Amino acid sequence: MTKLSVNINKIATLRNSRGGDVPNVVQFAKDVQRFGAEGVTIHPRPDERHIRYQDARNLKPEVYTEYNIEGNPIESFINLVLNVKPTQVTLVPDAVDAITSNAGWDTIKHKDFLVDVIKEFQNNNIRTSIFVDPVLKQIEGAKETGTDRIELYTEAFAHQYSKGDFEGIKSYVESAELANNLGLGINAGHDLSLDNIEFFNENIPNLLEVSIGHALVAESLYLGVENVIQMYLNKLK
Ligand SMILES: CC(=O)[C@@H](O)[C@H](O)COP(=O)(O)O
Ligand SMILES: NCC(=O)COP(=O)(O)O
Repeated sequence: MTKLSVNINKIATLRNSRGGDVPNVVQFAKDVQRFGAEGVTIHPRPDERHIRYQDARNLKPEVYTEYNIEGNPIESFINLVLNVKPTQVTLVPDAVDAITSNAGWDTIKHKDFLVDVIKEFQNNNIRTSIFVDPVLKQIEGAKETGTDRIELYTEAFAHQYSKGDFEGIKSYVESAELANNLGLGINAGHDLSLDNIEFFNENIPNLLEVSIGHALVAESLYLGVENVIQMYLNKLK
């Protein structure tokens, strides 16, 4: 079964819109785990516009499932992750001014940098994953970095699927098959939703984990958080 990690960035966005502490992100993380989520994901950005570095520290004692911290490995992020020691760090090459993540790593161009930073996390017993587009040479490059896993960047799939084009899955299937052959674990995320998750999960061999935030929170407005988490878990069986 593929694990569901709930990305709680959007809860912090809502909190920050008013200042104060409503909704409380730690309480939300506790609740999603109680409702069945198998992991909690956060993606602190350098401007701390949603999840703050202090949230990452506050969450540590309360996340008893998989704790996944995503972000661009700038110095402050590396120090934060080494200090918090989550289960997994997912490295994402996002620009400071990007509204959201919008590209995977060029694993060939940034190989030396990735090798060094991945080694440092692994030496501290933190599993590593790197965000990649479904491009075979980037998957081969990912293997060369020494990472434990890749996270397939699923925006393109989700966009095509929403238009009724199911062919968009092809590059993901080929990338997953290659990753499996190379011994890389496979995660996936970005714009996954109740609409597309079952199709994606059924088609990707050995999909270990998905991290979902934006759609899950939006769906929860209508259907309720506990119900939505159960609906995802059913589709990920
Ligand atoms: C890495 C990734 O796929 C992103 O979806 C990210 O984790 C979400 O970040 P934002 O909440 O800032 O859009
Ligand atoms: N790694 C992807 C993630 O954590 C959530 O992405 P999204 O569901 O908010 O698009």
